[in-house]
Amino acid sequence: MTRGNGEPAPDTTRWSDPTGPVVAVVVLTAEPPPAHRSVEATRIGGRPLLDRTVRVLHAAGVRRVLVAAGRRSPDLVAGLVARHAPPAEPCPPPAALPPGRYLLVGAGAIFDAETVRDLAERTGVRCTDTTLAVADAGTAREVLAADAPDAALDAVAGLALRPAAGFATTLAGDRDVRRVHRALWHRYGSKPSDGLVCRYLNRPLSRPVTLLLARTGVWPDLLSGLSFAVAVAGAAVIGFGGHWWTMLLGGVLVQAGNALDGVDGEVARIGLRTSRRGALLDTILDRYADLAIIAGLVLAAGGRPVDWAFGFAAAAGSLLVSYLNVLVPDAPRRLLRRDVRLLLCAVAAAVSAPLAGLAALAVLVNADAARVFGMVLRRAPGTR
Ligand SMILES: Nc1ccn([C@@H]2O[C@H](COP(=O)(O)OP(=O)(O)O[C@@H]3[C@@H](O)[C@H](O)[C@@H](O)[C@H](O)[C@@H]3O)[C@@H](O)[C@H]2O)c(=O)n1
Ligand SMILES: O=P([O-])([O-])O[C@@H]1[C@@H](O)[C@H](O)[C@@H](O)[C@H](O)[C@@H]1O
Repeated sequence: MTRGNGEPAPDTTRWSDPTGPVVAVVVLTAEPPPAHRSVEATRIGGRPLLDRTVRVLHAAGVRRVLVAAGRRSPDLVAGLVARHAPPAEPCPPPAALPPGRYLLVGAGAIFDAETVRDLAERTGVRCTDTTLAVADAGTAREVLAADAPDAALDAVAGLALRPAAGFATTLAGDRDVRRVHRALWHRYGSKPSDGLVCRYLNRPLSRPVTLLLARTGVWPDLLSGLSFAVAVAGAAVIGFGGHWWTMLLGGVLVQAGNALDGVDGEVARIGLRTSRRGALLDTILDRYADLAIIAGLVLAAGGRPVDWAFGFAAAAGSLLVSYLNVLVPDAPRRLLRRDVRLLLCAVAAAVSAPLAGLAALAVLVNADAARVFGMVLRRAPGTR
C-alpha cells in the first residue's frame, strides 16, 4: 500500500522503527486574533512556549529541531529561532525534507521528555492528548505543504496513542495559561518524598501562591530566599517578642515559611527551571532556618542552661535527620521530615510552650536518627 506520493504508508503495526533518529518539526499555528499573544510566544511558567518546547525536545534526545512557518511569515520564524528557542532552525521547504522520521509538533503542544521518548520509538503514531505525531517524510511533507498545516497536523492519520508516561496537553490560546499551569502543578507540584504534613497541609497552601507566581517568570532562587526570610522572621518574633501574641505570630510565620518553602520548587518545576544551584541554595537555607527557629524557641523559653541543652539536642538531631535523609534515602517511614519538624515548632510557639516543644523535638529527631542508624546496622555488611 502506498501513499499518494508513492512513499510506503507508515507501518503502524511495527512498534520499533529502525529508521534512525527522529527530526522534530514545530509547526506554528495560525495568526492570533488582535490583542492576543501568539501561542508560541505565550509564557508557560515564565518561559515562551516555543522555548519550552525546544528545550523539552532536546532533553528527550531529539538532535535536530526545525520550526515551520505554517501560514505565518518565514521572517517570523527566523526571528523566533534567533531570539527565543535554544538550538533550532527554520524548516526547509516541504519538498526538501529528506527521507526519515519526523516528530510533528503543534506549536501549542505542551509535553515532557517522557512523552517524546514514549512516542519517538515508533512511526505512524500520534499522541491523543496533544498535537504530537511521529510520521514518515511523506506525511511530514504533506502536512507542511497543506494550506492549514496545524489543521492537517491534527488530522495526521496514524495510531492514536496515549503515552504510557509523561505529560501532554495543548495550549488553546493565551487565555488558557491558567488551566495549563494548574495541570502542570498537578503533575509536577509535589515530590515523591513529600511527608504527610507537606502533602496534606503545606502543598495545598503553597499551590495558590505558585499559580499566582508561575507566569511572572520570577526567579526560583528569589523565592527560596523569601521563604527563608519568613521563617527567620518567625524565629526572631518568637525569640524576642516576649508576649503570648508574639509567640502566636511567630508560630504562624514559621508555618508560613514552612509552606512557602515548597513554592520555589513548584515554580521551578512548572517553568523547567530547576537547577543544582537552586537545590543546594534551598537545602542550605533550610538548615539555617531550622537552627534559627530552634534558637528562637530557646530564647522564648528563657535561655536557661536546660533550655540550651534541649535546644542543642533538637538542633543536632534535626541536622542529623536531614543528613541521614540524604545518606540513607531509602529509609522507610521517614517521619521527621522538615515539614513535620517545623509544624511542631510552630505549634509549640503558638501555644507558648517553647521548652516542651524543644524537648519533644529533641527526643523525636534523635530517636528517628537512632532508628535509621539501627536499620543500617541490621543490613547485610557492605550495603548502604
Ligand atoms: N531555587 C530553587 C529551589 C528549588 N529548586 C528545585 O526544587 C527542589 C525542592 O523542591 P520543593 O521546594 O518543592 O520542596 P523542598 O524539597 O524544598 O521541601 C519543602 C520542605 O522543606 C518544607 O518543609 C515543606 O513544607 C515543603 O512543602 C517542601 O516539601 C530542589 O531540590 C530543586 O530541585 C530549584 O531548582 N531552585
Ligand atoms: O526534610 P529534611 O530531609 O530534614 O530536609 C529537606 C532536605 O533533605 C531536602 O534536600 C530539601 O530539598 C528540603 O527542602 C528539606 O530541607
